[in-house]
Amino acid sequence: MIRNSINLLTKKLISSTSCQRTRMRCFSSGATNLVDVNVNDKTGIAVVTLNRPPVNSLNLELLTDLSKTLDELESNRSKGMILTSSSKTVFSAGLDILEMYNPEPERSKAFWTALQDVWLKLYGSPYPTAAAINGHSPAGGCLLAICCEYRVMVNDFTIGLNETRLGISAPSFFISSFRNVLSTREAEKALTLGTMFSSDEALKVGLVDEIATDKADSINKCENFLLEFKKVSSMARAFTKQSLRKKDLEELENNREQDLQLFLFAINQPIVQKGLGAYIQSLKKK
Ligand SMILES: CC/C=C\CC/C=C/CC(=O)SCCNC(=O)CCNC(=O)[C@H](O)C(C)(C)COP(=O)(O)OP(=O)(O)OC[C@H]1O[C@@H](n2cnc3c(N)ncnc32)[C@H](O)[C@@H]1OP(=O)(O)O
Repeated sequence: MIRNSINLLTKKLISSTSCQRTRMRCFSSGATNLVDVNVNDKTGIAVVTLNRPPVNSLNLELLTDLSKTLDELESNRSKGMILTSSSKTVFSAGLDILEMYNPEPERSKAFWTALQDVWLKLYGSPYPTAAAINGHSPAGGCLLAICCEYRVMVNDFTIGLNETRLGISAPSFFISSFRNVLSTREAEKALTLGTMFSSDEALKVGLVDEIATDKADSINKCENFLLEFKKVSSMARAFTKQSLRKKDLEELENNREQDLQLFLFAINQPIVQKGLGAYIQSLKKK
């Protein structure tokens, strides 16, 4: 992927007392400010925080902000990124179900295209990435985490690709990134059952790399992982990662339109709409 995004980072630098105290540069992602970014001056590592209360469900605006942030990190040759959430209990609730319920054609297209963009940029990023999973992480939330190269999960939450429980199949790029982390056997079992793993189960199966006691601990552990790359040529590192992920990336890059049409077709099926409607009601009744 060749991207020539302009360097917006420096334009967006804002100073704040807390940022100065901790030697951080802070900026937000764009017009809607649903993603906060703190770059540690000493290490160059950016902590990217999803900030769309209450559950960081991924709607068009949040995906667009995240996509812009990923462009900025790449054009600034970021030393590394830690993805986390501003919520105390949810990393991300996955795709915003309201984007798929009673869909409006143009918005649905823009929504899915933004999701594809985020996946391509995050899964294929040249800089190293880690997820500090400080809350529940179902479906699209899990997708963001598995795009990263390392996952540290706070205890007592759940993670997984639970799409089949919603009566839908996980899209092919969800499946390929899941298979990049789990064995084909484990991925098939979990995907078909729609398994949501507890933090301990996720560690056991290899879906996450470490368990943390709280958010700060998860960020520290992610940082330790990213700092290991100080000893490695960033070009050799990026090339190796992108070579390993090349087939998956090309699969989506070469079939974006087909993948979009499949999504539009699927969400416009009456049976899918009925299922999503029932699911929304079940969430509201909780
Ligand atoms: C060809 C392929 C076609 C289609 C592919 C589609 C792929 C889809 C992938 C996805 O990501 S689908 C989304 C799947 N997500 C979920 O199943 C998660 C659902 N949410 C939860 O399980 C829980 O909300 C939570 C564990 C994340 C958090 O629980 P809690 O802290 O108790 O919060 P509440 O459940 O009370 O939720 C607060 C508020 O937020 C609304 N909400 C929750 N999740 C979503 C969501 N994904 N999208 C939109 N809105 C969501 C929930 O309804 C509540 O709304 P109120 O109005 O009642 O406040």
